Amino acid sequence: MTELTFLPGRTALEAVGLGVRYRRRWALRDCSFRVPAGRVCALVGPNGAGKSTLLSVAAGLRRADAGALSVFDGLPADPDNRPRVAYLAQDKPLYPQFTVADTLRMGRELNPGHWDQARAERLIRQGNLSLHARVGSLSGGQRTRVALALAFGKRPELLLLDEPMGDLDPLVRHEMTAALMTEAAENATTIVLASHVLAELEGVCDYLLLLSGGRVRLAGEVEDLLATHSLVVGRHEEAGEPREFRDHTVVECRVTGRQLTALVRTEEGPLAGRWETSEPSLEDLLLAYLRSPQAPSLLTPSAEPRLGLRRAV
Ligand SMILES: Nc1ncnc2c1ncn2[C@@H]1O[C@H](COP(=O)(O)OP(=O)(O)OP(=O)(O)O)[C@@H](O)[C@H]1O
Repeated sequence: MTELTFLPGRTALEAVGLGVRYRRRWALRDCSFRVPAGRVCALVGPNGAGKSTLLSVAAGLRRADAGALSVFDGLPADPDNRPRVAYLAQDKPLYPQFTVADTLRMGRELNPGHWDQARAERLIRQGNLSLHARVGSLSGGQRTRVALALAFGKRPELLLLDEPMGDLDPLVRHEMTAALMTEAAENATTIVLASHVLAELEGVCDYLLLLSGGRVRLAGEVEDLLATHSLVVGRHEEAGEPREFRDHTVVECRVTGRQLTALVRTEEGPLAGRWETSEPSLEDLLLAYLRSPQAPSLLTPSAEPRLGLRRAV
């Protein structure tokens, strides 16, 4: 645990007007948000939303074409930041001819002074993998375990994971999720976890970044984002949107027969009338925003970028 980890208000990632384009097409456009240090942040969004692009900029592998993204208040490619950040890309590049032990040795040599062999080996042992096995002979899920062991062994302050669990069986996924949670709790590591598996995120992530079409739609503490929305159910008895909804921001409103289901923001106070309301699940919240591209974006106060970033641009 580093001395700085629990300083209040420390920032792991901060974007101001971030834009990234491939040729003429913008993959990220005008993205502004902040992820405080020590959070486990879910990075979600449909295919092509810009999640991998954002992670590659944060890992210092791509440059911003507009605005900026800072990592611990510095530039992502800053040599000071390199040892603090571990990035696990979707394709998890590993050398197939290396054994698991060779791979960990490479991790140790690339990370002098801050490599935790015991931590990396523990993850390997938990999967009953032999240190002498060749990486090329392992299954996709086993290779994922080796890649995660490399990332954990680095003892990063920021762990960037691009859909790391896609090829793991449910038991191993559960175990890896627990390992991630332990990592975050014991070492106050900030984790940004891109995933399409919403069930994998609920109860694991305490922070959320929802992207769609290269823009930020939601950012902030999961708990606060859920608490500022209501799932509304009731009988639909009048044409058009119910009049009680007029003073609220309606993210989504769907009518099936006589049944109305809506997701409504509650900053303006409780909803009047005969409606049954409850707090949405994370899945309800995400799906409603994804189905409603016109719904305004929402950032909780802790996700608003601070002025400090402008110095790093
Ligand atoms: N190397 C590239 N060359 C050209 N366009 C690219 C490249 N990489 C990504 N893009 C485009 O940038 C946009 C964002 O892609 P990105 O891979 O960041 O999305 P994603 O949210 O990670 O998607 P997925 O969930 O499918 O992995 C997409 O429109 C994609 O086609």
